[in-house]
Amino acid sequence: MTRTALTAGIPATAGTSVTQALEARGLVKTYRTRHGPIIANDGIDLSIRPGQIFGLLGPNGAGKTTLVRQLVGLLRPDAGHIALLGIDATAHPEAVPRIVAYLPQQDTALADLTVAQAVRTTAVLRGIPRSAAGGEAAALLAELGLEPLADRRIGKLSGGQRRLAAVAATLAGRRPILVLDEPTTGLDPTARRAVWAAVERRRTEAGCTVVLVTHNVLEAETVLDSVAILDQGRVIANGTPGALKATLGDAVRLELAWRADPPEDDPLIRRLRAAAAIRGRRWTVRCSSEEARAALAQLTSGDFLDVLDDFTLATPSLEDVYVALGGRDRLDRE
Ligand SMILES: Nc1ncnc2c1ncn2[C@@H]1O[C@H](COP(=O)(O)OP(=O)(O)OP(=O)(O)O)[C@@H](O)[C@H]1O
Repeated sequence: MTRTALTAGIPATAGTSVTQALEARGLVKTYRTRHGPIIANDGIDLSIRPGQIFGLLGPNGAGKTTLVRQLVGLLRPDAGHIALLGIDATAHPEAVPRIVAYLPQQDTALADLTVAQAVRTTAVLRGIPRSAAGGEAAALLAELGLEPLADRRIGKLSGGQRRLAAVAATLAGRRPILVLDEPTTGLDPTARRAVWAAVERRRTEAGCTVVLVTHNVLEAETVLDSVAILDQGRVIANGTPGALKATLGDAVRLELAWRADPPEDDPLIRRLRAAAAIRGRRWTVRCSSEEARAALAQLTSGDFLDVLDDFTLATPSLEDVYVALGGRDRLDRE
């Protein structure tokens, strides 16, 4: 990726190659609170290549938003360095808005504008000539299925509609790096698909790099080239979804749904219960494929059919990687 005219005049970091769209080294961020310090980021290193869709995955409070707020220049790291397209963003925070478009988790800034005005105004603020901004806004609204809402005030829209309008505004003005904090939360399936298609198009047609914060592991697996899993302020795994899942060998996930309580004194049930993550009548057991097959053979042989409602056997997901690494079983699989 080449540096654009947007960043001309700002010195690149010494020795930092523009082969990375984004590099973070040793990022530390601590919040001082009345109850003591909270180390939200505890020495984070990341390298994201141009054109990658890179995911940050982790449970509530893992430090994802703190990290991205530093990456987009809204929060100053206590220690560490960030380079965006080879530019030292820690030393030159003023350059960041010209490189990055950021979709925060909550965005109320545009509430008084109509959807079309918000997208058009953002495009103009990002340097698109007024004569072209209307056309760009119209194209974005069409791309995201927002045309019927073009003249509605954002503050009066439903949560999902507002989120989609905020995505449209983020995409206006064509920044080379997009940082999206849970872009599809609250969106219906059609809108979700439109967002992912738009993100993918920015990558393939404009070479954009995308940093995506998400809780949704299923969605993440389908769109991400690479992922970092955060837990308690640290990166506990980093790689392609396939490579991370391959570290689990022949592990599988067995999901059992019980219609009624299974017999407690049965040795198989005792073993499964000890290994399971239990949510009401749903048990999730992570084990070898051989153990899962043996358990299923017994469970479906007759004795348990009165109490077993349903089962699924699945190959590992990113959530399984996360759990295997010691993370809590709290990611979203909806
Ligand atoms: N302004 C703040 N003041 C004090 N503590 C904060 C502040 N913002 C975040 N924290 C704390 O820092 C930690 C990391 O929070 P952060 O919002 O970065 O996590 P997250 O991974 O984005 O979580 P979520 O998935 O819930 O959005 C948490 O323990 C949180 O309570």
